[in-house]
Amino acid sequence: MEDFTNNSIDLFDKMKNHEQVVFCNDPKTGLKAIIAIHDTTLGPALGGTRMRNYASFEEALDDVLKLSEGMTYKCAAADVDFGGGKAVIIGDPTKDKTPELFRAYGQFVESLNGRFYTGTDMGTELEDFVHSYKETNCIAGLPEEYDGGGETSIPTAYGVLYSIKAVANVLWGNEDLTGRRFAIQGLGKVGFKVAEHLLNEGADIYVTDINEDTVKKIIDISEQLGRKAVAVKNDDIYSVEADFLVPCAIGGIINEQTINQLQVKAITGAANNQLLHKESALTLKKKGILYAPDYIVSSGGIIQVTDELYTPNKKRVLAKTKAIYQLLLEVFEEADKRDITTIEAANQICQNRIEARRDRNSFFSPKKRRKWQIRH
Ligand SMILES: NC(=O)C1=CN([C@@H]2O[C@H](COP(=O)(O)OP(=O)(O)OC[C@H]3O[C@@H](n4cnc5c(N)ncnc54)[C@H](O)[C@@H]3O)[C@@H](O)[C@H]2O)C=CC1
Ligand SMILES: O=C(O)CCC(=O)C(=O)O
Repeated sequence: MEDFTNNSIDLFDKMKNHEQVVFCNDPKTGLKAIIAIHDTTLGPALGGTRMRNYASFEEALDDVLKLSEGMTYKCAAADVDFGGGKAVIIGDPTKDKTPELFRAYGQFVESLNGRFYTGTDMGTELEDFVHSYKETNCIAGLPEEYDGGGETSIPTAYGVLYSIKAVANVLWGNEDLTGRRFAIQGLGKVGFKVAEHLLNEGADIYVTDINEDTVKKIIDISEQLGRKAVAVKNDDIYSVEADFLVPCAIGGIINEQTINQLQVKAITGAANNQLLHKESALTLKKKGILYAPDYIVSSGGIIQVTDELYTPNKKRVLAKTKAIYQLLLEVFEEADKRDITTIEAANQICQNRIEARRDRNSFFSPKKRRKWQIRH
């Protein structure tokens, strides 16, 4: 594993918008993790833990800072009483995972004493957190056999589908996806399910993933369904002529370079932090590409993991996830009315929600009822 100790960066400057950043080091298990807590106005910080073979310590830090900030907005958008947090484990998810590593990680999460709840993200699976759960109750997103809500990618993928329908409604005045064309980047836990939903809706899909097996699997499914699925080479996905680009892999993929290649009407996908720079939102607007803010589109997962802390209920999760549709329509309307980007409109709506709660948080009551359901 790379030596991450020779970096000289101004940590306090980097984390100037964050409440807390925790560096976790356990040489015995090889755990190197960073937990970032962005804002706890709405409640304890919550966000998945990503495991990735980062090229440098700074890349990992930048990722966790940006992702945790996004979670503050995602929680506000989903109207859940949690704040923004996220964590990254530096390592190769295909080689470096051990039960001990996830137990050690659980001990660090526990040391935050309820300020941070976590679960899966890219590179981690529900089962990894079963090990962490032995050390901390602050796990949101356990398998069903542990009384958790189960796979989060299921509601996340539904959220993406509802979002696509909201965008379709704006573009064409109806939600019919028959014959519409979708370029999907990433066929992992979320992307694969989105691809299946779209095939079932009668859409044509163009797909790419660095893992060729998963591409082959969706092509096989499309053949069984008698639908069209075309495999595309990795970076060619940006120039596919389609109605939608559906990013379901990594962040930062929407930038000045890729925007030039895009031949789609809308971008609607689950990947966190799709825009490399916020200015890209304006470039998209000028190009007439409707961007559905990623943190709203992908909020089905947190809707489920936060709901699970109140005892899991799949019907309730689905009902809450459907609300994504209406929120997106509100965002698009606001952006249109004020001639601003959709991300500016979404941020404003979320910021208003956070400020409203900050006001209510100061209300004093001697026997305050617990606001957050904590597993005991
Ligand atoms: N799992 C969930 O419930 C949620 C996931 N997200 C976000 O959605 C995205 C996908 O998440 P998951 O499906 O859970 O992750 P995953 O790790 O299961 O899948 C990611 C897929 O993307 C592929 N991939 C990676 N780099 C790629 C590239 N450059 N080009 C093409 N494919 C590439 C991987 O091979 C993998 O199949 C991530 O950005 C994640 O943060 C957001 C909210 C909830
Ligand atoms: O799985 C979780 O704990 C929360 C989901 C999450 O991190 C996300 O929505 O990006």
